[in-house]
Amino acid sequence: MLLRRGEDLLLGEKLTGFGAGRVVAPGGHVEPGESPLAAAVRETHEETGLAVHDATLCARLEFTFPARPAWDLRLEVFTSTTHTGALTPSSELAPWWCPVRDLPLDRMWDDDRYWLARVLDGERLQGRFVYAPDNETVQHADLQPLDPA
Ligand SMILES: Nc1[nH]c(=O)nc2c1ncn2[C@H]1C[C@H](O)[C@@H](COP(=O)(O)OP(=O)(O)OP(=O)(O)O)O1
Repeated sequence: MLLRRGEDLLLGEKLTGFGAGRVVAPGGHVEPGESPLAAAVRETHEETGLAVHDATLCARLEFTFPARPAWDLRLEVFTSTTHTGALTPSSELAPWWCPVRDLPLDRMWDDDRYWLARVLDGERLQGRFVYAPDNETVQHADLQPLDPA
């Protein structure tokens, strides 16, 4: 979930699980029977205490890790400028409002260098990223406008 507040974006240091230590936007797995949007709203609330309103789809991304296929992941990314509640750290995420002009890309997934600024500028994108054998660096990126479907 890319939650905006003026010139800031809600980010957090992931404290547990997949990608622990990296800076990410709040999010997580879709539960059985749940929509990706409902999952993004639920995970944001669980991880940050904030209730997000009026979120819309802004990207559909696929990540593959040929050297570590168990990490392969599909991500639906939503964005919103509206929330209620108070920012509250959780055991999963240490969140803060980060100025969009100062994103900590060195601490984020490498694919974020390709798509995040463009989506924050209002583009809607779909993309595939193949990670190198180090599982840290994007080896191949393919980004296109999001299909209307
Ligand atoms: N390549 C990537 N680029 C990116 O920008 N965010 C990514 C990413 N891979 C994962 N994330 C984000 C999505 C989500 O907000 C967070 C955690 O993803 P996961 O659902 O895989 O983590 P967890 O296994 O901890 O999930 P839950 O157990 O469901 O909370 O990291």
